Amino acid sequence: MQAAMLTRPAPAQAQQASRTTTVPAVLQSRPRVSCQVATQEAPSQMSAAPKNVRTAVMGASGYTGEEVVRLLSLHPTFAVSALTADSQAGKAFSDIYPHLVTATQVPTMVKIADVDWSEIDAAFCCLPHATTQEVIKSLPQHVKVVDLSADFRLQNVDTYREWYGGEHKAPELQREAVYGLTEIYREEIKNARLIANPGCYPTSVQLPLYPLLAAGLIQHEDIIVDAKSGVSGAGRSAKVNLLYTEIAEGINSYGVTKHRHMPEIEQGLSDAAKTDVTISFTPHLMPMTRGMQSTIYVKLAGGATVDELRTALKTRYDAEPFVTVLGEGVIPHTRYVRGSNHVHISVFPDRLKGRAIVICVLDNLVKGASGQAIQNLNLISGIPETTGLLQAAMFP
Ligand SMILES: NC(=O)C1=CN([C@@H]2O[C@H](COP(=O)(O)OP(=O)(O)OC[C@H]3O[C@@H](n4cnc5c(N)ncnc54)[C@H](OP(=O)(O)O)[C@@H]3O)[C@@H](O)[C@H]2O)C=CC1
Ligand SMILES: CC(=O)N[C@@H](CCC(=O)OP(=O)(O)O)C(=O)O
Repeated sequence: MQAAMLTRPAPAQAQQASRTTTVPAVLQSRPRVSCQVATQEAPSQMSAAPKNVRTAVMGASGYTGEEVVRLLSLHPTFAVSALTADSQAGKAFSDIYPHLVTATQVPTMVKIADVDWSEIDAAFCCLPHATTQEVIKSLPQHVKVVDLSADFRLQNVDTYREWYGGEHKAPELQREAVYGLTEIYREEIKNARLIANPGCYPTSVQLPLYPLLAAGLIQHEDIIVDAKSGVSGAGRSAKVNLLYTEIAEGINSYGVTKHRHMPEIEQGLSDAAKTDVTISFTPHLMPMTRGMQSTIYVKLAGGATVDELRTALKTRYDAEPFVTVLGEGVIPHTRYVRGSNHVHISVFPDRLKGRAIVICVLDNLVKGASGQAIQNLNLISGIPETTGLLQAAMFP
């Protein structure tokens, strides 16, 4: 594996010009050629500084892997040092993702077994569900891991068996893993070695509901989630139901009453409410490439008003760079967060007395997957959480 680009010291002049910060935590345990990290505020100087956290992207030929590589092309600290693929191993990354042909420093995709892990500090694991347990178990301890699959998200092994249809193959790692919903579990994430990055639907439901349940402003019963996803949520592999002819000009629900994101969402909401929460959740496949909307119907608790819900969310997320609570009457739209790590939330009074409608939109590939994964690795690494992620949505 080619790692020379990562360990190459920055030209002396550039090192001098770069503003430096403390060494990221992920680097502290290992010897490094350079100890300087450029700050985000100095992009022109930054480009000459070394990217000195060496990352591997496992499953780089898939959509979330691609999105990690795309976002890291603007990241001042994280270098792409290894890319893995399965059926596409041996190919150049730009052969399958020509829009990233300018990312000239990324290595050729190899099989996971061919990665030299002594040259890697951190890994993004963008593999299908149920394939990551043994892979992550086999990695050396010094490698920090953000797993984008669902393999480590459920804390209870019985719940995992029930929803994913098999015994967990690394229960000790399941106990160690920290759930990576950054805005909610930030303190735990900071010290984690293994992050279970949340699912896209669970992110879009938990971010708006967690603070409301924790504050007792909504009832923990009768929560109904009507969720919609772009087709990239299903990954890049060829499937008949994902053909243009099957997707365009129509929508369909799927996983009705049995989608595997239900237990993940309920786990988080139960943590917020400090009691068991059960939801009704129906996802839909939409004829769009990216984007996700969850429209959530809730009952107000203890005489709370819709204005109080909005104020509570605004207060909770006021200092959060990636979560924006919109003003009264403002309708969120997936196109206003497209390609970005931003989440928009809005709260409306329902016509039915005592109820509210909460709408949350995000990009399933960014805050719903790869963006949040980078946000989490930023945190673990002790660099600003927003590093490499501040780009606005792509519009129109
Ligand atoms: N798409 C989304 O919006 C979201 C996805 N996720 C999760 O992220 C993970 C990746 O999703 P996504 O990128 O969409 O999936 P894709 O199907 O697009 O990509 C899967 C990747 O895994 C590789 N792969 C498949 N099987 C194996 C195997 N047995 N061993 C090693 N590598 C393998 C593929 O390689 P190759 O192509 O070479 O065969 C490909 O690189 C999944 O767990 C998914 O649930 C999470 C949140 C949102
Ligand atoms: C449109 C579509 O098929 N979406 C996927 C969810 C996205 C995903 O990959 O699941 P995780 O978030 O759990 O990783 C699904 O419903 O299974």
